[in-house]
Amino acid sequence: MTKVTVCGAAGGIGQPLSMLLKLNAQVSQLALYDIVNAAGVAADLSHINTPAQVVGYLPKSKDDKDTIKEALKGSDLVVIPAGVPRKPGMTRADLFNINALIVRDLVANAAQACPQAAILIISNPVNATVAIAAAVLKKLGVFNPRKLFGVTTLDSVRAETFLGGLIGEDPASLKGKISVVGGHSGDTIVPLIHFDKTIAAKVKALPEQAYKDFVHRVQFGGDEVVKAKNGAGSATLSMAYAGYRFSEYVLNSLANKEIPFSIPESSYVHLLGIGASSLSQKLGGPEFFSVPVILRNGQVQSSLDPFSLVQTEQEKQMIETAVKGLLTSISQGTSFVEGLKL
Ligand SMILES: NC(=O)c1ccc[n+]([C@@H]2O[C@H](COP(=O)([O-])OP(=O)(O)OC[C@H]3O[C@@H](n4cnc5c(N)ncnc54)[C@H](O)[C@@H]3O)[C@@H](O)[C@H]2O)c1
Ligand SMILES: O=C(O)C[C@H](O)C(=O)O
Repeated sequence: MTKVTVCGAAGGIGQPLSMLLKLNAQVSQLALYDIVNAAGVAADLSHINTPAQVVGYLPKSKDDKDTIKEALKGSDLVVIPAGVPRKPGMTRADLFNINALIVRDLVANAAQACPQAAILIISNPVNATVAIAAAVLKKLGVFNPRKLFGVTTLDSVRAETFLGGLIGEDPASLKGKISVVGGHSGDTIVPLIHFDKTIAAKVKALPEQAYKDFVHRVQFGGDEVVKAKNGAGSATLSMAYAGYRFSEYVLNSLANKEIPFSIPESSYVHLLGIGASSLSQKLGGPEFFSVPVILRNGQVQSSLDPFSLVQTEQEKQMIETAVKGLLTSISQGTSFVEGLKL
């Protein structure tokens, strides 16, 4: 019996992500929470002929705190794509003021209703909202760092797609062969691809500019979608796929399924709390960093040191640059919660 709750389930990401979760036969209860249209999405998905019982949860008033708790009660996995997306001209950091409060409230409710759940944060700016979630859970005395994940999978999905196109490989075959570490915004996103000898040889054969353009495209792929949607939001369908891919990884680990890849999925996690404090020190102190994580029973069992995947001076320098940006976002997230009454 596995219960999954999606917070923000009626949104651009929430709807297709909820559908993918409904298709997973391991899910027995799917709770869909949103401040709009949750009942409609739930009724629609409930007609799909898979085992999950789907229930929609819509707050009865602005101050209703019971409905969200009901949606979260007993959940094993909570996925949070609630919040506002970017419009052209905005950075992810510009979303902080609105999304910080949304994430704070949802995570505070999860802390009370399902303190044992794995929590996946999709809402941007991920580099800061995960720090908010951690600070809230700490304040409420239920922080298990091994169960808090910033979802950075879309960066891996993009890296696989863009590199596959460039070197003439099926992008799906690159899953687990390249890694994206750091954070989820511009130059905090660091694709590491040279550790696989076959890929490294193919990349070496490309003009240098092609590799530079690839890195830039992975780091700023989100902007491409924001621009193309022209005011109608940011990536939703590719994000739903990516969010599901990471959710499935957590669900598989809950069912003790083997990881079929040599390099597992990366996630933005609390380094000190997952037993990687020496990595944090080596990086120059960031509390959070996206690294490949090995999951067991819905939580981080261990992680890979990204330096073990670094093969070029350029990749090393990208990591250093990422750390600078992350330190600022992490402290913004943490100080937002300090002094707040929860
Ligand atoms: N991590 C990533 O890689 C990644 C990728 C794409 C988008 N995002 C982020 O995901 C978020 C959602 O994007 P979207 O395109 O789905 O936006 P959207 O506006 O289409 O959907 C957001 C949904 O959240 C709901 N919501 C707002 N406040 C809520 C609350 N307090 N409780 C529950 N639900 C609430 C809204 O009603 C809406 O249905 C944005 O912050 C976006 O930047 C992250
Ligand atoms: O770009 C955005 O704002 C959404 C998301 O973070 C993305 O990478 O597509």
